[in-house]
Amino acid sequence: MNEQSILQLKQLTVRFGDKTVLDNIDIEIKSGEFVGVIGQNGAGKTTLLRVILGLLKPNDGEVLVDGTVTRKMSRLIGYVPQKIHLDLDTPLRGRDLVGLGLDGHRWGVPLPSRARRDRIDEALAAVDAVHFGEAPVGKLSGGEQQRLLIAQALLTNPRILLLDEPLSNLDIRSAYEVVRLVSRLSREQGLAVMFVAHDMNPLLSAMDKVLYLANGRSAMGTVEEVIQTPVLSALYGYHVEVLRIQNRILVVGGTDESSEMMDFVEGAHCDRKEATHQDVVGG
Ligand SMILES: Nc1ncnc2c1ncn2[C@@H]1O[C@H](COP(=O)(O)OP(=O)(O)OP(=O)(O)O)[C@@H](O)[C@H]1O
Repeated sequence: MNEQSILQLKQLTVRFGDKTVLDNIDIEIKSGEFVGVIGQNGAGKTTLLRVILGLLKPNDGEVLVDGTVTRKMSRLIGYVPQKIHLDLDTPLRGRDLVGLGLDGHRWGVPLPSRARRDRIDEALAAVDAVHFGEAPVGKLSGGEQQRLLIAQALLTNPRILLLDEPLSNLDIRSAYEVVRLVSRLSREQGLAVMFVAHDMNPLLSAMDKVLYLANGRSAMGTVEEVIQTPVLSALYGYHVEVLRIQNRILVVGGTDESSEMMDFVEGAHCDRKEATHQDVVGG
């Protein structure tokens, strides 16, 4: 795996009014690294992606992509949204949806039609979608549509892929397939990946690192390093208990009076070294 640094966030701070959503975040992601981004509603996951995409200017700090300060809609960054709404009778074929990645504002000069067709074919093949490239998009399953959106994001040959909850609305099997696909692309193309998900379970076997956001702060490390009682308690600012039962992790948080299930992590390996929160808490 190429160990080149693709994304660097340096002392990144974002405030909305008097609310600090991201507080002095420092993160580095390397080529071929798959990072799962988790955190409760409102933790700042989408805000983080918007800053990286150049759609939101941080109050402090900077974002470097491939060593240079990021600019809006950079070709180095591929973006996959949660989902798009497609009516059954949407007059687009699969390959037309993919092609929108070339027709937008990203490419100033249109590609010649042959080169354009080849590029779309290549992207369809990369996500195993050649066989439904001619099908009407509205009639494809959620998982198939998601694969087309990933192909669309690949058209500019990005160095990093940002995915904002692409598993929402997918059944569990399709969710695992999308994760496997992204993991393969990451390995084969040396793509850095930031994958936002509410449910960590489908990501567990694919993630090199997990980035946990809470209260404006972040922790990044392996699942075994980050999903730990001291780390999450430090992030949340109150006691959070991480329970390891057989091959599963249960994160329980709350006050003395109440306790609330926050996350349920299946299949994590619990036998690696435990890190203290000093090892991984950043920001
Ligand atoms: N443009 C904005 N103006 C004011 N507040 C904003 C703006 N965008 C986001 N926020 C606030 O910043 C916080 C983080 O929002 P963000 O959408 O990044 O969270 P999230 O982790 O993606 O949440 P979810 O899991 O619900 O999608 C929230 O409190 C939100 O209300």
